[in-house]
Amino acid sequence: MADALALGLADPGAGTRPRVVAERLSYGYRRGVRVLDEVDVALHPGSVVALTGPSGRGKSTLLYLLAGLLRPWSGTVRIDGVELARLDDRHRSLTRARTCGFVFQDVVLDPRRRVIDSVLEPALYAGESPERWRPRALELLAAMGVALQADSRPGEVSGGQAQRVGLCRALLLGPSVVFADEPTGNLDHDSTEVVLAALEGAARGGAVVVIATHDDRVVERCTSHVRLA
Ligand SMILES: Nc1ncnc2c1ncn2[C@@H]1O[C@H](COP(=O)(O)OP(=O)(O)OP(=O)(O)O)[C@@H](O)[C@H]1O
Repeated sequence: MADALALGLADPGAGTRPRVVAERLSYGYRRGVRVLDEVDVALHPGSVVALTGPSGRGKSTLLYLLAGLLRPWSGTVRIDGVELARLDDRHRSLTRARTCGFVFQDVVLDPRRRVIDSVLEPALYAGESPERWRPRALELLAAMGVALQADSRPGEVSGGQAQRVGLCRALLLGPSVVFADEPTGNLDHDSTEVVLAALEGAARGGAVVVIATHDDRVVERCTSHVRLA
């Protein structure tokens, strides 16, 4: 492993086949300036993986690459054996919608939509009827303590509420991989607990959960650790 140090804590996925495998992954935003250099990662079902490293080191970038939101300069990412970068745009977008949930660091909700419609949006990307998923969306919003905001417009929700709405959106379709970029950054202790419990629940259901974080309390709750040195 050239650029990342993987540490197994009490990983329940150890011994299973990895679901997300990245090999010799390199990427930069500007020609000649590498952010990630030949990173290898293997992530197992049922694991909650902490992704840590100094600010600006490339944690968000690695999450984007693993989720197929960025195309690597070189190297591969496979999720359940499928290399997203090799699919055409339509299939990549469909596969990502059905497989991956992503919680962005700064959740920006579409100002034209009510909160509930933002949560339901992944169903559209996955080619499914949003109406079918409405009960689950409402259940998630309630579990995350933001049920009252379901009919609100984004301008009417706080940063911490938006972060929890973003998590509901990411978990809507029961993804097999959840990428969460500092999902507790704007949250108080109780809301952090709610978010971590939801992510742990997804892992107990068999998902791989990857959390980019600077928070040692979050790292302690994770079952394994990838550190960008
Ligand atoms: N869109 C972009 N265009 C150009 N450079 C970028 C872009 N996004 C990130 N970078 C640069 O890539 C590097 C890695 O950024 P990244 O956001 O992945 O780091 P990070 O580890 O997630 O940081 P933090 O902990 O502060 O969120 C940084 O040097 C950053 O300035």
